[in-house]
Amino acid sequence: MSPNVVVSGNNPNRAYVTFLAGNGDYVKGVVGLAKGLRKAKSLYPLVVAVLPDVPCDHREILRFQGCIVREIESVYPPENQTQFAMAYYVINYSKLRIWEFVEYEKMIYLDGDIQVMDNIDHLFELEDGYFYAVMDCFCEKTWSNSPQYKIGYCQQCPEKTKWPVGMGSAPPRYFNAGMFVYQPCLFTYCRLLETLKVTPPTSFAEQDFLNMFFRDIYKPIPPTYNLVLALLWRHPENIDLDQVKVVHYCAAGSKPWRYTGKEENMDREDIKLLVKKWWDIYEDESLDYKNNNLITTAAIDEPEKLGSLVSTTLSEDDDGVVNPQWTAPSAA
Ligand SMILES: O=c1ccn([C@@H]2O[C@H](COP(=O)(O)OP(=O)(O)O)[C@@H](O)[C@H]2O)c(=O)[nH]1
Ligand SMILES: OC[C@H]1O[C@H](O[C@@H]2[C@@H](O)[C@H](O)[C@@H](O)[C@H](O)[C@@H]2O)[C@H](O)[C@@H](O)[C@H]1O
Ligand SMILES: [Mn+2]
Repeated sequence: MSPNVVVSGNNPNRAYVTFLAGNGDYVKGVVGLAKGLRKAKSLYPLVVAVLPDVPCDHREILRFQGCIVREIESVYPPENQTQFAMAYYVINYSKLRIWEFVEYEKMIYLDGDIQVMDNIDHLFELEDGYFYAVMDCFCEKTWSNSPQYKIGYCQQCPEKTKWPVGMGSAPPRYFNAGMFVYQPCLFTYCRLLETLKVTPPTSFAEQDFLNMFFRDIYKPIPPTYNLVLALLWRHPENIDLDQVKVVHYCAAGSKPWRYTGKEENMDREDIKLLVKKWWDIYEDESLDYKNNNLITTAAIDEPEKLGSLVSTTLSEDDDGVVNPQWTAPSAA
């Protein structure tokens, strides 16, 4: 390999993946995500799993932004039981198809309403055999039907309102399914679909299902990697906005491409800042695929060194939260 040839990733079997359904405006979210990953100088491509109802022009827009577009079939929960899941979420069961993408040995799933503000490629180095994701928050009204909400218990502050002794053990750690590090696998994929057939839907649809399915191998990672916006007003003590690498625009009214600032908490200065950051990336033409080298600009003299571009060590704190510590490439 001549010294001035570079490669676009240090492992072709890794990729980011997101999910797109419908002919609406979520395609803007995915374009923003593709440009954000480019701005963060990620080494890996973005695969977009699209349902059949995603129109051709939207698929072309995504290909034009360098995305790998993969059509998937919808996944539905058991017949006639969808009324138990919030209707809005039922389409999210189709996310399960990404376990079939076995041409990749490891993938990072990101919702289309997520923006990557800093490089997170080092998460691909996390130990195999586990499911990594950020713990969710139970304090928003969307949780009002849950026992946690009724008690006022949240895993983000388990000491504030303790789980009542008379109600057995506290619920297991529960992750937000808008971002996770996982390994595609046909055996797991088949088990997921088989298990779904006998699992009645619940409020948070595939998020509840994935939490149940991966409960034994789930390892929490810090909210730096998936800032569920409600944490800003529910648990500000847990957040250092300057350290946040991934922002998840999941709070009601926070989708940047639909933002009006009228909903509750949407007039906060930090929300306005994060929405502006999303738009700055979305509107930055220098981040369009056509304006970027198809390959990274780092000259790699010794390709065998690619694997050591990023070395990640893991420290697990007393609460079992995995804190990826990574070192930037040493000067060659
Ligand atoms: O009309 C829709 C609704 C959802 N999604 C996809 O499904 C994900 C999960 O939905 P959403 O992020 O709205 O849920 P939230 O995280 O806000 O609960 C989105 O990020 C998109 O990737 C989509 O493509 N079209
Ligand atoms: O289908 C269930 C969805 O559940 C999750 O969203 C929820 C969750 O974060 C709650 O904690 C919030 O209160 C709520 O606003 C938000 O919609 C995932 O982000 C999404 O990808 C998807 O799995
Ligand atoms: Mn989301």
